[in-house]
Amino acid sequence: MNIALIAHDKKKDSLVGFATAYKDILAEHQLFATGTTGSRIIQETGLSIHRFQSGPYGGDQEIGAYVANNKMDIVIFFRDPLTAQPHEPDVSALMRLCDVYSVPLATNMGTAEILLKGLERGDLSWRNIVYGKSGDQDGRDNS
Ligand SMILES: O=C(CO)COP(=O)(O)O
Repeated sequence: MNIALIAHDKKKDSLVGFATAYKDILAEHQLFATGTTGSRIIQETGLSIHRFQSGPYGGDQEIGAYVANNKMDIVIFFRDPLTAQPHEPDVSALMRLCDVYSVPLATNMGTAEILLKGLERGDLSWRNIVYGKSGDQDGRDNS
């Protein structure tokens, strides 16, 4: 599965903690992140992560493009609901696309834990059936 990890600045410590706690599960999948979030998680967990641009510089939109092409299976986005973001339209657009494409989106730790536990027990395998086994050559990993 392809998993995106994103956190606004005041939520980065939480996401690093989350990634540390669930490192064993995350390590079995292809991980993607916005720039600064990715750096923090790589630095503190050693996980291998493809980093996009930083969020305010287009990272949310890059992840949105993956969602729109059914190349992202889970989005874990610890948003900060108490701080205005200069790129709020990008944030909203990413969440909107998750709804358009029925991509599981966790915006806080509580939901993220449920998602990863579900992932571990195979609840999301349908995504491989629907999107991953068509034999297309887009580099998508089907694990
Ligand atoms: O702003 C973000 C998401 O909207 C996150 O971007 P960074 O991971 O680069 O801080």
